[in-house]
Amino acid sequence: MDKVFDYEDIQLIPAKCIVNSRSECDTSIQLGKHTFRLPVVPANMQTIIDEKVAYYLAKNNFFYIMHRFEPHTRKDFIKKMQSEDLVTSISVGVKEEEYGFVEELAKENLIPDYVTIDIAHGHSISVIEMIQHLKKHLPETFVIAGNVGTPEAVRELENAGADATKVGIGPGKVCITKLKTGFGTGGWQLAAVKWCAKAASKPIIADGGIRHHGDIAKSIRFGASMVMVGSLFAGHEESPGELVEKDGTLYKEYFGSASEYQKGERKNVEGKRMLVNYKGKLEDTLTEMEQDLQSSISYAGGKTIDSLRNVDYVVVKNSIFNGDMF
Ligand SMILES: NC(=O)C1=CN([C@@H]2O[C@H](COP(=O)(O)OP(=O)(O)OC[C@H]3O[C@@H](n4cnc5c(N)ncnc54)[C@H](OP(=O)(O)O)[C@@H]3O)[C@@H](O)[C@H]2O)C=CC1
Ligand SMILES: Nc1nc2c(ncn2[C@@H]2O[C@H](COP(=O)(O)O)[C@@H](O)[C@H]2O)c(=O)[nH]1
Repeated sequence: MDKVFDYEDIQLIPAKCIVNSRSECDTSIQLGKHTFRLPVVPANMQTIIDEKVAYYLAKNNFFYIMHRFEPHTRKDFIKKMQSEDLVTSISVGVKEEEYGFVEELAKENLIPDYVTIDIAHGHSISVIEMIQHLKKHLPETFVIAGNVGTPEAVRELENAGADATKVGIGPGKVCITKLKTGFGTGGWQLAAVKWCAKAASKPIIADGGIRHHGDIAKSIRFGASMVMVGSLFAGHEESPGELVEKDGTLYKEYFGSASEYQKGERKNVEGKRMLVNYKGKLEDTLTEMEQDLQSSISYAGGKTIDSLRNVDYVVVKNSIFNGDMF
């Protein structure tokens, strides 16, 4: 494999600007049959998204993936969204009961636009079988499968029928997989995205490790169609995590989907809980993200997301902050 690197090791090289205002730059992206305002999706985690946030995102033409941790609410959720003609996007696991759930959706004609198979180790027989089950019973649904970290995994899931794969094993802010198991793409997530994207014939979603808005442009440069973001979306007024006050400062909780807080027990724990500074309204962060990405596109010398895909870059090993963190 090539030398590895991560987000903080890369700087993209500016090309001649062809717009008079950043507002001319179009950040929209097509995934499946729909076009969304940003190539960004909030993580399908219980402290990041709930039905209210999903509704807000869908209504405002952002992509969303509802989490799978309140399984019995999923059918009603699909019905509510469909009654308003909004995009429906849910998650499933791979346990036995999920097979029956998929069959029920088909029988009741509750066809989601997007289904994400949300598993820690996506390069597995269980995920391949679930992709095949989804494609058999819900052939019109766009299936996102993950998470993976190698080209072989991307190819196998695509061959099984996945319409997109999600790349990232262990780069997340509340992840402890790398510490507990010794495995993953933590510390070289961007290189893993590049490696996987070369093998992919369908879209890739880069998942985890996004710490700054500029990392979105970098992910796209290295082959992602979209990024999944957890910690940057935690801490908002609308975020479902509990609000905590400590010494007069407000925080919101953010915990891993494989943490004991999510699981309710200390078994196979691969996630932790942290407090994130309270950030105000989600709308403001989305606006800032959109503006920053418009700016990235202008530096790339284009007007659309695609202009980011071919820009030159340099590797500046861990030095781009010149000692300045913010
Ligand atoms: N992106 C990432 O780096 C990671 C994400 N997560 C998140 O945590 C949540 C829980 O994930 P997960 O534990 O997969 O989901 P589940 O708890 O739903 O487990 C799914 C099934 O896969 C089995 N399983 C889980 N991990 C492995 C493994 N390494 N090898 C073989 N079988 C396995 C489980 O059995 P059993 O439990 O008995 O082994 C269970 O039957 C998900 O939301 C996931 O996205 C978790 C870790 C890493
Ligand atoms: N290893 C673990 N990874 C997890 C867990 N819960 C979620 N995740 C992954 O993290 C990203 C979000 O990353 P961030 O850097 O943007 O905060 C999320 O989409 C999952 O893929 C977990 O418990 N353990």
